Amino acid sequence: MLYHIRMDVNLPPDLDPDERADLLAREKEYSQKLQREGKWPHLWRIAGEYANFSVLDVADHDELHALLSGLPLFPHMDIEVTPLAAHPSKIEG
Ligand SMILES: O=C(O)C[C@H]1C=CC(=O)O1
Repeated sequence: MLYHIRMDVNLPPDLDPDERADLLAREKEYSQKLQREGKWPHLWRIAGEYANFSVLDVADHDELHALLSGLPLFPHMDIEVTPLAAHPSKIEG
């Protein structure tokens, strides 16, 4: 199943710089592993914002929830999920 996700990142301004660097490194590693596994086929920065649009490809709502709640940045994000269904006018390819 495909899901369109918007993630807005809100890191505390007073976060310790070493903790921030560690958090971002772990987030990058986590997201790149999921990209390599084909579960995160699209990851786009929203221009001008600390936010992204993503498409995730997972089995069901439960896998989606597990994947999102495992994000190292999860406690610092607002996440909006839109489930995607097939469009009848879409051509093949
Ligand atoms: O920077 C972000 O948009 C948040 C997050 C999503 C993937 C990743 O590596 O960081």
